[in-house]
Amino acid sequence: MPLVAGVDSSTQSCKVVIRDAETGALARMGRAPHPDGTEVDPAAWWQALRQALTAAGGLDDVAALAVAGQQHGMVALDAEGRVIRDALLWNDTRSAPAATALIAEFGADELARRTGSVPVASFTITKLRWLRDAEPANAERVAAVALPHDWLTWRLRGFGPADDETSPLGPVLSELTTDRSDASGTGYFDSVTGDYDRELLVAALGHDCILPRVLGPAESPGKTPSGVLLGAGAGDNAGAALGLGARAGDVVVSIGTSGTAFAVTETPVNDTTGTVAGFADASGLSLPLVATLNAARILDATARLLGVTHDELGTLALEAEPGSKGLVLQPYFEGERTPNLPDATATLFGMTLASTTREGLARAAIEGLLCGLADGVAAVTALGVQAERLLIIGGAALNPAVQAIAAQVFELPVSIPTPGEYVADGAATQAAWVLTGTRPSWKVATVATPTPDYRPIIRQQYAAHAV
Ligand SMILES: Nc1ncnc2c1ncn2[C@@H]1O[C@H](COP(=O)(O)OP(=O)(O)O)[C@@H](O)[C@H]1O
Ligand SMILES: O=C(CO)[C@@H](O)[C@H](O)COP(=O)(O)O
Repeated sequence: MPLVAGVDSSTQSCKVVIRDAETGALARMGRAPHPDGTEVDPAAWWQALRQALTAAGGLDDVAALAVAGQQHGMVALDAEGRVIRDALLWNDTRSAPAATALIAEFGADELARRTGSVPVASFTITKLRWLRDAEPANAERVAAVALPHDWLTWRLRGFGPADDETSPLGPVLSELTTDRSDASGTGYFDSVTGDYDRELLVAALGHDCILPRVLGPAESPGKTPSGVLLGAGAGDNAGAALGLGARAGDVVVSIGTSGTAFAVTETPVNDTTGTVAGFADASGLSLPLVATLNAARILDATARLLGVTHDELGTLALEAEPGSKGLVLQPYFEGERTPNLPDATATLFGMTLASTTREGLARAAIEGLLCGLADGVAAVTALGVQAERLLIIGGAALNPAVQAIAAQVFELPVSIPTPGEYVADGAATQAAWVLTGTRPSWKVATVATPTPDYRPIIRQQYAAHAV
């Protein structure tokens, strides 16, 4: 059977999976790192994608490919198809005042009604407003705005600046494409009507510009110059939902650079408080989602501080008792998005001689991480979303202590799917879908279902320090 490739161009790295289009069997994988920082030259993503494809054995025997990627990043292009400035990523909070200004101008209810979400600093629209105000000369040059997966798909088709040898087809901006899921994170797209809201775009950027054409789930933007058929691609969380085959009753928690809690629903949500974003999924449905800025890196920072590996951090954490003897980490290392506290910093509460131990700190880090996500799950289910089990994915889900403590923090039964790259798998699913005309239903195995062990003390202590 033909092979298909899926790409996850995420915050920290680019991952490629190559699978059999019919069975979904994994043939090969590749990966390459992305630079650190909350603003990145998209050229680094293009280079990492090409490196990861090479590491995965290349595309010579691959029939179709799709790219999923980190949401919201602002890729501003000039009329010659050049990137105007480094892309501002979803976790760059400098546009928080722009979010406040847009909400003051239009009203939170009106923005939620028109776009499904009330924007925070992560959303592309706020980054465009920041550009207009902070770098007016750059804003004036903007001829098109794309998201990371849109831009990479365009580059794969052979488009790009005229003087770049990897873009033989040149700077044809009207050939930019996106999909509903990623467009729904811009803040100027209505996923119910499928239309861009140009009034909001102009209010943010100061003028109209080319936006990528929005493709349906099984629509192709075209081929690579060597003839590989391309899928529409997706935002990474929608990609993960597709890769997992998430169905009614599933709530997915992803613990990567970002923390997210989301579900696939038939009906769109409309949360005027701004806690739950009313995103679209990659199959034609909706994807209500809560995101935190702080997730796996909470554990990276704590492990670094304690001078241990991730596994050792987990072992230490399981040696402390639930609730860490009152030690609570409010883990807002990078500010926070949910709750919306872009300038917050992390704080450790409840330090006593008894609680201030290496074991307690390791556990408090995992408990703080999971409590933020439990609040996210609660916000999604409070909107009436059906929740029967939690699927936990992402880099930190690999940690046995995260799995065990999740069963103490979440009230829902927890399932850990086989460790894998579910965002890239979702993109590979899109590639198979566009190739065969039928959405594949590849099997996803579960490796762990930790015994439910709910300990209310953990969330009670965390809630007591809520800002
Ligand atoms: N065993 C582990 N325990 C805890 N964290 C881990 C473990 N393995 C990887 N990670 C963390 O997971 C993160 C990467 O997760 P990933 O889902 O690939 O992120 P992203 O897709 O956002 O780039 C890194 O911060 C990494 O340190
Ligand atoms: O901002 C969001 C969702 O709204 C993040 O989920 C980004 O999409 C980044 O994803 P990762 O790189 O952490 O997977």
